[in-house]
Amino acid sequence: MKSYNLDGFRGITIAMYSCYDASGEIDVEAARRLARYYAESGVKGLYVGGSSGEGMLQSVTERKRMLEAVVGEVGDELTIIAHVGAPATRDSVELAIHAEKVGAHAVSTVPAIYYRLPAPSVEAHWQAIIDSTDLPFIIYHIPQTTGFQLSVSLLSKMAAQEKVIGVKISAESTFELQQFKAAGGKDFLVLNGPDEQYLAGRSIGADGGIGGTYGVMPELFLRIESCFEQGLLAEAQKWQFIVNELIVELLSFPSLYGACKAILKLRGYDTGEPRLPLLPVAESDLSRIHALNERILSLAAQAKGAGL
Ligand SMILES: CC(=O)N[C@H](C=O)[C@@H](O)[C@H](O)[C@H](O)CO
Ligand SMILES: CC(=O)C(=O)O
Repeated sequence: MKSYNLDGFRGITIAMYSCYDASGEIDVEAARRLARYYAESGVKGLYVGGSSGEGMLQSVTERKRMLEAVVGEVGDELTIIAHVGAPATRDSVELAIHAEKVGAHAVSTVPAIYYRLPAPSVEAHWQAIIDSTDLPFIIYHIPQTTGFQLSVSLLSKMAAQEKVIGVKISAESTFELQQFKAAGGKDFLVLNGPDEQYLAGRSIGADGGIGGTYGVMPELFLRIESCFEQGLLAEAQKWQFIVNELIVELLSFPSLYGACKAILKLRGYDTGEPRLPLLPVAESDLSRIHALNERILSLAAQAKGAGL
């Protein structure tokens, strides 16, 4: 039984994008404005510095600045999860200690990356981070980018610790998600990664999700979640299918985050371009972004009208 209150981690958590100014530096004001926009959308929380947040492309100092901006703006209203994953355990520990100091509600991390590491290395990496703070810890399982296959036995070992409250699963197997839930037990959170499968994940045991496309269409994911909660499965499926058409379109641009950032810019939230090697939207694609944004806005109004 975990002693932490887990309610703030259930439901919809946006994997937040990073905010840069015109010269590519962290833009604190833009980060605050974006966090405020999300707080007003009705979601539960923000995941800062993860894949969508480009944490891996930033220095430790920049990551701290981004987190401070978000916690400073909405830390009293939303659950803030700081992603502290880095190739070097030392950097992750430094980021975790900082996250606790500034008031984040949890830390989360991928396995150590770059080297192909055996499970004992990953375990030692995670343990050092867990031991460095009193914050709850959420494992980030994303084997398609890290190359690390988290076994049920390591997951069970980690989940037995009081501070390890959950796992975010970006692997596409919903069977694996169910197995992790079974291994972690009732009080262990399993958070859906693939946005295209939010409803499938929830149906097979996920407690909520953290997603990289929620940030351009939180209303649509809130609608799926609320239909699911009410047992309106056909309606939930209808919205998941709508969302999936939008995701296919978002993924047709040179980078997902470039497309999301271009959409937010049209809404008055200029978060700059993604950092290289992530590509921005090309000038010639801007009309397609414009049309996609209009489509999302009209669906979001519909979803809201139907009651989030
Ligand atoms: C592989 C990856 O980055 N997955 C993200 C997080 O789990 C998702 O949120 C995707 O960005 C999203 O499902 C679009 O494919
Ligand atoms: C999707 C997610 O959790 C991330 O972008 O880190």
